[in-house]
Amino acid sequence: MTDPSPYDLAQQAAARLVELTGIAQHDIALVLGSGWLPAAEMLGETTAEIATTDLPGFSAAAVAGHSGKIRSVRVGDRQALVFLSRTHYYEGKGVAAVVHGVRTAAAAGCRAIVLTNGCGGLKETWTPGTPVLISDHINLTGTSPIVGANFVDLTDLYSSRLRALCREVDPSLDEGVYCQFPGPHYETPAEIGMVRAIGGHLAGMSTTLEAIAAREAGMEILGISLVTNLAAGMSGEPLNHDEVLEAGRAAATRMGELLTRVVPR
Ligand SMILES: Nc1nc2[nH]c(I)nc2c(=O)[nH]1
Repeated sequence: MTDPSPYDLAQQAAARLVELTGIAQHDIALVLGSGWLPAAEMLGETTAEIATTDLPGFSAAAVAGHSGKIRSVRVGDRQALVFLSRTHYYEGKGVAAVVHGVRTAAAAGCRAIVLTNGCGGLKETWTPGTPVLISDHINLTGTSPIVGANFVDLTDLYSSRLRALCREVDPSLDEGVYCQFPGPHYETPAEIGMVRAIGGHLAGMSTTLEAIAAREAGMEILGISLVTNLAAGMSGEPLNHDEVLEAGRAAATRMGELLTRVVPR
């Protein structure tokens, strides 16, 4: 008996999700990254909450501060599937595990996904707690969630329509190109210099592989980064993860309001 393909495993997870939540179809998915958890509380009424490990193909959350849970939340007239944790590439569980949540969301009916993350910012004006819309990405992981001769187009990967919607809600939102490093170590100052040289503005350890899988599944994608720290070498201070979580908590209200006003539209 061979293992199910990642796509079959996502179908199995989506079927189990229906059984556990009683919700036949979800409309939009949200993946909450570092610092975004407090925003989840503002989204709307939780219809159901399950542990990721209750679904086929998910393993226990490995990052402190992330609860390994998935919520079904009523946001306006939409049913949102909210992932309160994600699998990071640096956990070494393989790319299929990193994008399993995205594929499960697509199999559950979601036609759009909001990918959020915490990251380092390369602009001095982006103080910790600044949200930045992702306009495009540079995938520095050297890999892809797609296997085989499936040449998926990534033009307008981070939907310009959804970015325009966000700016209607909050005209002050800036945009930037997001670079995913494999991690888990942070970048050296020289690597941040490389990011700048290749046109990147944000440095993180998630999101790009998930976005590729979401496009492969035909979903519309909105990416929002929460700058939790100036990227390595810009502040002269070492990076530490506690700062990161604190900046996220401080920005939670603004993030929650943004998501609450964008998701139903
Ligand atoms: N690669 C990278 N990932 C991050 N995640 C967070 I939160 N901050 C950073 C950062 O400065 N660099």
